Amino acid sequence: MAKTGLLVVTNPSRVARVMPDVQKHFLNKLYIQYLPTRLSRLLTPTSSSPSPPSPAVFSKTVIGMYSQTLGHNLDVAVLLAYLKNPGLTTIHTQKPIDVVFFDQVLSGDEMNAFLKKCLANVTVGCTVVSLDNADGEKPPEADNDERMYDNVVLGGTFDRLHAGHKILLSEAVLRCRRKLTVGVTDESMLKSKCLTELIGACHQRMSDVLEFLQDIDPNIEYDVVPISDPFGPTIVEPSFEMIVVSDETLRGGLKINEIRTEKSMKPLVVHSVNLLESANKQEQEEEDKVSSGNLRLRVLGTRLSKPEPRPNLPRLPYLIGLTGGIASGKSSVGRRLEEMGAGLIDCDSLAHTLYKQGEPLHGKLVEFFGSSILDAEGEIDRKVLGSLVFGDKAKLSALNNMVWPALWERTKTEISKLHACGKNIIVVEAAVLRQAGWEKNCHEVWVSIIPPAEAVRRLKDRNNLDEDAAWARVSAQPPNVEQIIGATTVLSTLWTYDFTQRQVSRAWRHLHEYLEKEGFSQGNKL
Ligand SMILES: CC(=O)SCCNC(=O)CCNC(=O)[C@H](O)C(C)(C)COP(=O)(O)OP(=O)(O)OC[C@H]1O[C@@H](n2cnc3c(N)ncnc32)[C@H](O)[C@@H]1OP(=O)(O)O
Repeated sequence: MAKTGLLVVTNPSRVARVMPDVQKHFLNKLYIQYLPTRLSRLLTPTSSSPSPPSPAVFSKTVIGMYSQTLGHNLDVAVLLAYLKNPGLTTIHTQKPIDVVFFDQVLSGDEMNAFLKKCLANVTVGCTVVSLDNADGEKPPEADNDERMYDNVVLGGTFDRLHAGHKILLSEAVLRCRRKLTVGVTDESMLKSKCLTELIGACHQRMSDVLEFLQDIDPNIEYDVVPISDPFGPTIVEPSFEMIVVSDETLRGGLKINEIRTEKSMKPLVVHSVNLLESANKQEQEEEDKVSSGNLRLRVLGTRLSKPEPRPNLPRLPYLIGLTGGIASGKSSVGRRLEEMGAGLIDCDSLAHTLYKQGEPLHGKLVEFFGSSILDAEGEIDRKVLGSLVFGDKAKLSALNNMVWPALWERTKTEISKLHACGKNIIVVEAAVLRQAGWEKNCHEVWVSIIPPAEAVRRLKDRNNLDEDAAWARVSAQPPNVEQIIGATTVLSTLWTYDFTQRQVSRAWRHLHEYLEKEGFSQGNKL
């Protein structure tokens, strides 16, 4: 069951030290509340509080705490409301807290008093844990820039909200007094991003951003809006005062100011935040910084969703429909799966056998397309047939209607043969599996994707097509975003051969775990 924890920290440099103990509690969300020596004050609030420092001084502390949680696979939110309003006596969280950790040795009475008096949202039976604080290290230096602004703005894609995003958003919240506007890039701005098809829907990313902001400080006004150009509302809204950018988007911030100046609007104060370095690169293909691109890479070869039940199919052989756009590398994925023990049916090659002289389809195709599709030996010349159908929807559809039913019958025969030879997992590799409606004939679908520009490059090399012809072939196919709908596993052959092999091995391992868990093997070797 999902569990939420709260770590109450008095020395922010010790977060990394206590994380292994926190991890033992199998949390999936961790709030962190930094209390600069004020635990006793929260318990016995006094009317006079010393004049609080500007929240901006906590900037480095907050960044430091996020970096210390990297690599722990936890959804972390460092709470800022109390740092911004030291007069508050209660800590509010959106999710109820199941376990509270203190980075100091406290008595049971002290911890329970804190739980009762200071936390607004705890579960029944919430536990308290006092962690050994060992010796303290020096807290990070305070930030010099203490200014705050009524209206702050920032923008980004915010896919799979990670520590880098959270730092950027926290930096904005720490400096914002009244209203924070966040522009979230809509689908039209994502085309050039790595594995763009795996980026979450804009409305989902907007809601994740808002949920995080309301978690860390529910006391300011948030306006989270979709943007379809790099500037969003920054070049039209006069009330904005500060923009928060990362090292990478600094140039964009400066460009915004150029435009504002041209329009006689007050330029924004540009606050730039350093990118966070990745603490645990899992693949050499990953970037050195913490990035959502890295997180998307890690998704390749994992199980994205549970397959839909297929009561129409016997449990074994377990059929995987392997599909993907033209030149997306399905065949190399299929071959690797075969090496690892799967049965493999290459439907494209199987289709070609149905075109041979003597097969019923041979005559049907000649009757429909004419004898110009025949070569000197009377065999169907696929290149000629391809040139007739690709680019002519009606003809392609006629070909498909003639080929697919016969091809599925032949595929079923091949499935039976492979099963009889002991293959309990069989991969049905078919370029247009979905268009043929064959996903219903398979227990699950895996998709291989590459960016369209890479498909064009490969087609020019592999099929000797010119640029226009290659684009025509690629554009005629459904886009990757459509291909991956409902797929349990997505793979990409965009990188090295080795990386593809690692993805396929991972997918094969996860598939076996799933099949064992769901009882598919029933004593049979998978
Ligand atoms: C349901 C299935 O997916 S079965 C497998 C796909 N085959 C079919 O649908 C049968 C109809 N197609 C054919 O017979 C052949 O593609 C022909 C005769 C039109 C052309 O033959 P060839 O020039 O040898 O091309 P080839 O078969 O290698 O196909 C080239 C690309 O066209 C695409 N393609 C193949 N069939 C189709 C189709 N019916 N509709 C749209 N695109 C198709 C594939 O993406 C393939 O690229 P890939 O191998 O990288 O995936």
